[in-house]
Amino acid sequence: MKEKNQLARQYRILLVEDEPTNIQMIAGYLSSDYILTIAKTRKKALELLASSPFDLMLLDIQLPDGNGFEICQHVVANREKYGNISIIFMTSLNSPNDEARGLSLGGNDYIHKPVNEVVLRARVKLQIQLIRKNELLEHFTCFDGLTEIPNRRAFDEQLKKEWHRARREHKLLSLAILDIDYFKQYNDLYGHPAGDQCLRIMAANLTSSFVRNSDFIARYGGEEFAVLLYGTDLETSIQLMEKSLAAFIEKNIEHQGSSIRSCVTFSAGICTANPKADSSSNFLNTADKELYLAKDLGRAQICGKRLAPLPK
Ligand SMILES: Nc1nc2c(ncn2[C@@H]2O[C@H](COP(=O)(O)OP(=O)(O)OP(=O)(O)O)[C@@H](O)[C@H]2O)c(=O)[nH]1
Repeated sequence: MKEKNQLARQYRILLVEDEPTNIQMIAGYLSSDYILTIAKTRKKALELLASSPFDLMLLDIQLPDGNGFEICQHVVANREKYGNISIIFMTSLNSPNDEARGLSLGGNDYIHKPVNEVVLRARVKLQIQLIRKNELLEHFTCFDGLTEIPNRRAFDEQLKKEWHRARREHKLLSLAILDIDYFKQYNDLYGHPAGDQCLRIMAANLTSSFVRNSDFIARYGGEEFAVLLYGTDLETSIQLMEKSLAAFIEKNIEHQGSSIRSCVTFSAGICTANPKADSSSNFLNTADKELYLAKDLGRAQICGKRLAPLPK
């Protein structure tokens, strides 16, 4: 899933070409618009592809140590290693059969040499536009439009991923489910736009409270949020959430409809599990139950429960 600030980014092209004059010419056509990296051999191309992310590969077919068709086939068969890179063949093998072969192996396009600047720029631009549209689509399906944090769908995916990762790596996983207190009254009293603004502040507060790369914050439902904390025990999770609640209360968002304070607060339920010894549905249900307990105990507080511990 892409972060918001990755939506406006520079695109990276790997040029696989051994002929110096072609390299110079193509670099002249493309390097002002894209980040261009050059590989003169099959070996170098595969090394670069495995070690850094590229969006597009411009692939010559006749290379000193290999063949572009075979590189394309290998990359397409090993997407988990090489990523979802687009491939444009760029070759002097100009027969329809060669072109058909390149496209049927998974190439996205096929450009004939000698390369024409206008044709090359247009074909590259088309592939990059497709990549960009896919990124935007992914962004809009995974991010909540109001708060600009990941949505429920993204959370479900992340939970699945982190649950399996924690099983593999023998780590704890903590989940907090949060709910704004008396939010119906807040909407009724201050209006829906003010309610929306309150949700945005809540999301921003969580984003500044949980700053580790592995921390994952999502809008879980209407006025509910979820935080996944990888490799974090219950005590630490509760401490972090208490700090986050204190920071939120400090924002002092007036709430005359709250029976417990004159500002907006939230309640949270936390569950910590050892995914090797538990089920993710029990994990979710327990966090939910803890949230209801926090509500029952008076709101503006955090309750938590540990499921199976890590083995000693
Ligand atoms: N402004 C706004 N309100 C929302 C949104 N999504 C859900 N809500 C409101 O959130 C409120 C949730 O109300 P309840 O589930 O009764 O919970 P509550 O009033 O917070 O009560 P407690 O959780 O028991 O403290 C409802 O009034 C929903 O309309 C949203 O996107 N924007």
